[in-house]
Amino acid sequence: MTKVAIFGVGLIGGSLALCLKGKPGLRVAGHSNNPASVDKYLKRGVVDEATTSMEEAARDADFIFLCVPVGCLEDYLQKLNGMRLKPGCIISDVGSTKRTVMDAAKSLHWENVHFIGGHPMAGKEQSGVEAATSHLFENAFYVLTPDESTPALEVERLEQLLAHTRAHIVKMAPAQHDDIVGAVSHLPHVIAVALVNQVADYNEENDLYERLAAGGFRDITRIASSDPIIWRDILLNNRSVVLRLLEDWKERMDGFIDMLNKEDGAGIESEFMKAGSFRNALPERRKGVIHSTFDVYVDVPDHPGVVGEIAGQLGSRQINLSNIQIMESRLDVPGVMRLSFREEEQLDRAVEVLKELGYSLHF
Ligand SMILES: NC(=O)c1ccc[n+]([C@@H]2O[C@H](COP(=O)([O-])OP(=O)(O)OC[C@H]3O[C@@H](n4cnc5c(N)ncnc54)[C@H](O)[C@@H]3O)[C@@H](O)[C@H]2O)c1
Ligand SMILES: O=C(O)C(=O)C[C@]1(C(=O)O)C=C[C@@H](O)C=C1
Repeated sequence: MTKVAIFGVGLIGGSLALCLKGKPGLRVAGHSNNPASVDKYLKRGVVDEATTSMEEAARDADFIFLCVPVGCLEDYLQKLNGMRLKPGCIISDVGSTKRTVMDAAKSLHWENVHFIGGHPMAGKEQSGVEAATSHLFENAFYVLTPDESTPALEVERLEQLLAHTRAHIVKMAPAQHDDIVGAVSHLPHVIAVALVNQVADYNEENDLYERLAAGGFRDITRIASSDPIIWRDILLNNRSVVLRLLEDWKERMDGFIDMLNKEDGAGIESEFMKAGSFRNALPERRKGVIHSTFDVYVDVPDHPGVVGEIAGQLGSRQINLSNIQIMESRLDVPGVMRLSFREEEQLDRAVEVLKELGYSLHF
């Protein structure tokens, strides 16, 4: 039996555990410092065994995944470094920044144990094991940042195990990871939080702000509800990159201020045109960029029966919907409904049916 130990069975650790548990030849052990969490992991059936003892979780493990906040990783590495681990053990992490953890791992001497940094580019704004799902990583990119000194065979062993997540593995240097993910994930979280707090402050004077906030506000701010501790650690660990990106952001905002002061309509148009053509051409757009579902947007007359009608039409043809979301729900205007499917083939069949029924679709 291959033993996989997961330290921190929250959203990401729990999702990883669900991908691996029950697979032939695999046994999954969970660790938490908190006895109540250990009980919860067992009660929810996310792991085969769970303990509050780091030694017990790590003992005989072939793979160890650190799924705790980024700020805890160095401490966990130091503790594991002081333990007798199984020869050949691979330690990995799922942290959203890679440079600091790779540096910490490199600064320690490991005896026949390999550290390979990892980061699945999938997640959500919810946290905790309650939010974990077995399909979170499906179709997402999963970054590995192996050190040059790590034998290729060990990286392959990790890749083979991660194949259970159905994610696409991509390898890169830690600094490159932090630069890119800083721009596509860390900066957007800062912007979302600043924007929500700006509106929250205005709303204290006049609650019409919250009442009028609609699709635009919701779409750009979902991630502002993300976990404060997780994000504190991410931003502090990618501080220099995020600072550089924020300086650039300030200049871009100054550009908008300038265009508005000069009433430069052509300049504004050209910013929207550039953004639209980049975003519309994103290759994975149909999968929601990094989401594990395959989505289609349907224009629907906004009447109560339409959800049932569409679900019924798809259900009668054995097309499995994984989620339905009404994007606009104002009276007297057409609404937009997002239908999500776990498999592309199901989406393709749904598209065919909905087109036949005369619905207008967008991807
Ligand atoms: N949330 C995302 O979308 C996302 C996506 C990819 C990677 N990550 C990374 O995954 C890791 C886990 O994030 P998550 O979203 O699963 O968070 P989470 O809050 O759902 O889970 C964190 C886990 O770590 C434990 N934990 C929290 N603080 C701890 C501490 N001080 N000491 C020991 N254990 C502690 C919690 O009990 C929990 O089991 C983070 O490093 C994060 O950067 C998050
Ligand atoms: O979808 C979300 O809610 C996420 O925040 C996921 C997201 C991202 O920014 O894309 C967040 C942090 C990760 O490290 C990877 C993915």
